[in-house]
Amino acid sequence: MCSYIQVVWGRWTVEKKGRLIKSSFRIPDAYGVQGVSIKQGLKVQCDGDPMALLEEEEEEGPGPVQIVVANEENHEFSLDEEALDRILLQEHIRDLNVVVVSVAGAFRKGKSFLLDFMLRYMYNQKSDFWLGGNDEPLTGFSWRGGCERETTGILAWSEVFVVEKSDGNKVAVLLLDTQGAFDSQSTIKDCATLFALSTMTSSLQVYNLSQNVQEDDLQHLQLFTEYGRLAMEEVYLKPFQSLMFLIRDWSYPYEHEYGLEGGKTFLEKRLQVKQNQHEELQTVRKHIHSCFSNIHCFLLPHPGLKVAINPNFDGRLHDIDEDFKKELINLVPLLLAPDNLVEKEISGSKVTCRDLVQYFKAYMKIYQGEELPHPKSMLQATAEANNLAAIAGAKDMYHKSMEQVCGGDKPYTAPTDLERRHAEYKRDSVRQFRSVKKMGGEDFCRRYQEQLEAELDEAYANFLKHNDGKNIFFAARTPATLFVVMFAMYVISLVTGFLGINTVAMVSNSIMGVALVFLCTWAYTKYSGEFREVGSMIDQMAELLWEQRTPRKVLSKVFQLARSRVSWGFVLPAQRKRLSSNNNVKKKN
Ligand SMILES: Nc1nc2c(ncn2[C@@H]2O[C@H](COP(=O)(O)OP(=O)(O)OP(=O)(O)O)[C@@H](O)[C@H]2O)c(=O)[nH]1
Ligand SMILES: [Mg+2]
Repeated sequence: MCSYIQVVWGRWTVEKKGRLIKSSFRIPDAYGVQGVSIKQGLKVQCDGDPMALLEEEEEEGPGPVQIVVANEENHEFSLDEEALDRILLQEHIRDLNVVVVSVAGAFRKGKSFLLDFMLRYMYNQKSDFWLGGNDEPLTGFSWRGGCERETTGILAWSEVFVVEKSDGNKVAVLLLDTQGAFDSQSTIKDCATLFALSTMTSSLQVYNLSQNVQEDDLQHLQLFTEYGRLAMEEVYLKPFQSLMFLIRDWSYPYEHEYGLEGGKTFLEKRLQVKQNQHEELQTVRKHIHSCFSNIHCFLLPHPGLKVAINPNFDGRLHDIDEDFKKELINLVPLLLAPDNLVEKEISGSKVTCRDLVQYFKAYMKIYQGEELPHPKSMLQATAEANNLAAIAGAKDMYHKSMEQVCGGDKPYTAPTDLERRHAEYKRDSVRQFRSVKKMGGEDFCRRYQEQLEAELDEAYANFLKHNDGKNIFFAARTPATLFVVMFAMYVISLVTGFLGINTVAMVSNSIMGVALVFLCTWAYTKYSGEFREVGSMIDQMAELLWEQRTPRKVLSKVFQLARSRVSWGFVLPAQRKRLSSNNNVKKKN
């Protein structure tokens, strides 16, 4: 069998019977050709099946590693901590300051494709021909044609590159590929979470856009970065570092030339805050400026039709337009040349690979928790806002009407009357809610109507309590109960004392004493407004007794007694005399 491994542009390729079957960045140990310097065109013949040998060594070679895993069913993300540790805690890099370059944006716009050129640069930085050979397929982060999404979650390149800057400092460079936003399977929250996570952890975020910067691109950037800012505990000045707007398929070089310069003039115009601009447009722009320390823009030409529509295109340079390649040669070093690398900083201090692991874990925990609000689609957020505003208006109307009936300065109202008014005003309030024009449709509206009805019932319960408080008999419930208890205990202690059951008499006396203390304490709390908890505790106890009906029964008996002339006379003999003399007068008459 005639098999070869060959070095092409710094990468080993495996050919079998003249056909390329595998391309890898590191020569597998199994070939036993370690130590051979990577030299263009070097070809080593090997015996046996090279594919089998490669598979044996597959684990060893660098490649994309899923660090944030997306769960499609429940729309949750999890961090593969083991994978992250394996990448960032390698001995030779873990204490180096880290540079994190991430590419994010809408799905199917060539993000992974671009990252693969970045990988070529990182592996062949010293060569002027880092872009690669004309016939070499593009490998690295998985990319492909077609309309369905490819990348999910967040992937990191397993090899962290050590780069020495011109001042002699060494930094570790990590490349991140992110799931494209706005695919048909992700919610806005999913997109916001991934974008925010990659922006928070990267020192350079490449915002990959197609053809132009539209207002909705800016609005989404605002939403996603705000979601990121929310999750960061302390934010000093600007929460994020560098942002590069990368406009793919730029078609207006006659207005703004390709590259960084054209991008600068274009972006200045797009992000300009003008006096006469609508507040909404100003807010978006101000927000973006306030989030990033550096903002740049690069205009990249279209790579040609073969790249865009040929299903067999595998990334070979000879299929890509010259203009695109020319600008790519300018773009990638701009992002990754040693002296252009921006070290990751959080809260003003530089972050090492080891620190980054901790930040990743902490941020992920926040997004997995429930404390952050859920970002919504524009329609959903607007519909919610509409409905909530309508609820607020309707509730306000209800409150004002009820205040007229039983507000703070109004006297006690009969509960039946209050209930009737509540029903009437609730009906009016719901009618008003329904009459306001709202987005979201009938089902959405009904949910909010139910919420309104529940809130009105709750408000009614409060009005009712407030109204009850104005009833002096209601207010006198606690002292009345305590009086009854004291009275009952007094009688029991008298009777049992008389009968010689001294223990019971003593217990009754003690209870009477406690009731008296409670009564005095209650009176003090009501008068002074201090120790309100103690006062309400006594109220609750009295309420409990009252609910047992014993004091009520005793009180009603006392009132009955008071009303009955015979009993009244029996209790107060002096009066009986007067009453009987009156009777005598009547009889005489
Ligand atoms: N029009 C155009 N197509 C490009 C460009 N760069 C790459 N492509 C093509 O876009 C398609 C998608 O490329 P990917 O790199 O997989 O895109 P992606 O943004 O990573 O896609 P997801 O992972 O699904 O989010 C491929 O067919 C590429 O050939 C570009 O600058 N312009
Ligand atoms: Mg991709």
